[in-house]
Amino acid sequence: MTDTGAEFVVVANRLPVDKRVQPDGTVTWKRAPGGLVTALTPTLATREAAWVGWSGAAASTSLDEQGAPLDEQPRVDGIDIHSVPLSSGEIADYYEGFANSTLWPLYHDLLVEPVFRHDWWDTYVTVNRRFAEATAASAAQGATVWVHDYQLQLVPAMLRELRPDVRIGFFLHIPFPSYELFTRLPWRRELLEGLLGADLVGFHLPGGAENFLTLVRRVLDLDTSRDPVGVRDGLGSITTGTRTVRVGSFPISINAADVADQASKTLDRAAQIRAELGDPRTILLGVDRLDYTKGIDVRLKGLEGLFAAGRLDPAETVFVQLASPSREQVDSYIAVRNRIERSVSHINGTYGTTTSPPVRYLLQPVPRDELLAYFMAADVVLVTPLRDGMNLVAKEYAACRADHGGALVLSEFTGAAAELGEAAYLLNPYDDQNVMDVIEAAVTDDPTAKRTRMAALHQQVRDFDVDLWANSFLQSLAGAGAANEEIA
Ligand SMILES: Nc1ncnc2c1ncn2[C@@H]1O[C@H](COP(=O)(O)OP(=O)(O)O)[C@@H](O)[C@H]1O
Ligand SMILES: O=P(O)(O)OC[C@H]1O[C@H](O[C@H]2O[C@H](CO)[C@@H](O)[C@H](O)[C@H]2O)[C@H](O)[C@@H](O)[C@@H]1O
Repeated sequence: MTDTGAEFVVVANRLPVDKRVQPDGTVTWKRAPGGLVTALTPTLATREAAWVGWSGAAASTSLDEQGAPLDEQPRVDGIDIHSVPLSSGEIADYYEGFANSTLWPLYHDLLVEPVFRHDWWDTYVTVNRRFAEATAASAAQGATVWVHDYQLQLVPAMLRELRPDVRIGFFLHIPFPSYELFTRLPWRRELLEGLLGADLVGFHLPGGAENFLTLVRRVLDLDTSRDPVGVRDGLGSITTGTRTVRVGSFPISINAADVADQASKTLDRAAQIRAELGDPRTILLGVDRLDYTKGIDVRLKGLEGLFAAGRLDPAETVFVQLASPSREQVDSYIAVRNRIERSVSHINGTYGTTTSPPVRYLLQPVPRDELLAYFMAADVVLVTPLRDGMNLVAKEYAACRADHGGALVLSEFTGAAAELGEAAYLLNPYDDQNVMDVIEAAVTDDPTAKRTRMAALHQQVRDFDVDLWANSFLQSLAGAGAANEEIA
């Protein structure tokens, strides 16, 4: 780290690097490929940058040969990494507990019952303070700090208290709920006040921004703008003391040109995948973290209905579900995994043969090149969440298909539907008839109509890529920060 600190600091629950501890205690850090780090790479490359986050593992008590704690502040690819240590108890109460058993289900429309526990909240406060302190220590005078997501909603106010000189942006990657849902939280005031420490609070969609403005007005009794919030434009505002907090919509995206380029190099592997799957007439594909929000069971039920009704032939159809394990200690995740695995087994037992099961299910993260080859092999990709902040899988598939092949089935309840809804095969995951009709249409529609749709999807993700997301947020933050500094 530099003596003076970094000019640009990203604060996120996850670090963009993987820590490996060898049997002899040696520690190595390697860049982890992830959406956020890819999104921010150009910005990180142009400034003295730091990233504050958690390694994903319980804090190590390992010591080096001199008995000192192992280095948790490496510099990786030009970024100063500040690893915030969490004990196993904190992981249980802050990450699995408050973040993923309270906030996650509440913000995703109560798909499972949120659990409200005061001891989890206390740990959430403690961990947010630790992140804020690590950030305060790593930022240069007047730095720009970008805090990410629901795990860290208290950090903006805590950081402003410690470092009034820095510009603070906050971006929420998941949906932001309505007044009726949010106000169930016993800590609703504290969470809103935490976010108001930022100069700019960003959401994927205008609806999330407008929910936030309504909540601040009604719960905290502050003055807010009332005009509709636009996309990357037409910010809302909140007056709090002497500062104005700006509120906006910034739909995240991907590096579409890069994805298209990488995908174009996987065509041989895509053909091989098709052959390995028995050269079926139709390959359907799902790619998700194994999460109950993603509607994996919705698409399995739709597929089973189509087989049962004779509308799709299981002998000519293969559905590949690539699932990546997630939050495996949390009960609702254990339950959805069991439901999905029962359903896969039921469909294969009923509609398959010993040599050609219609569903192929993998519960492992797949290497990037392999994933892109699957996208190139797929005739239809099924993105059927019951609720999703954005869904980058939909955008990755559209970016891959520069050849305008394939078709995207997309749930109305994803953030991505706001941009891709016109050209995708849009469905309501709560309507089982509609799920079957839309999957069938995506399989059987006229090829020319499908190509027209995919051409529009591909162009959309090329035109609105991740640089636009990062640049538009950071420009709005610079404006919001400068306006507040003038008043101060
Ligand atoms: N089984 C898998 N193997 C490898 N990568 C995966 C797998 N499942 C999902 N991913 C990747 O993880 C990311 C998921 O992002 P997104 O769809 O926005 O949902 P979320 O962030 O909620 O998991 C995408 O980049 C996707 O390609
Ligand atoms: O860190 P994990 O608990 O393993 O979870 C992975 C990430 O999941 C969530 O992703 C969200 O962000 C995506 C990009 O903006 C968006 O497309 C998707 O709809 C969201 O679900 C979570 O918000 C991240 O904090 C997690 O790291």
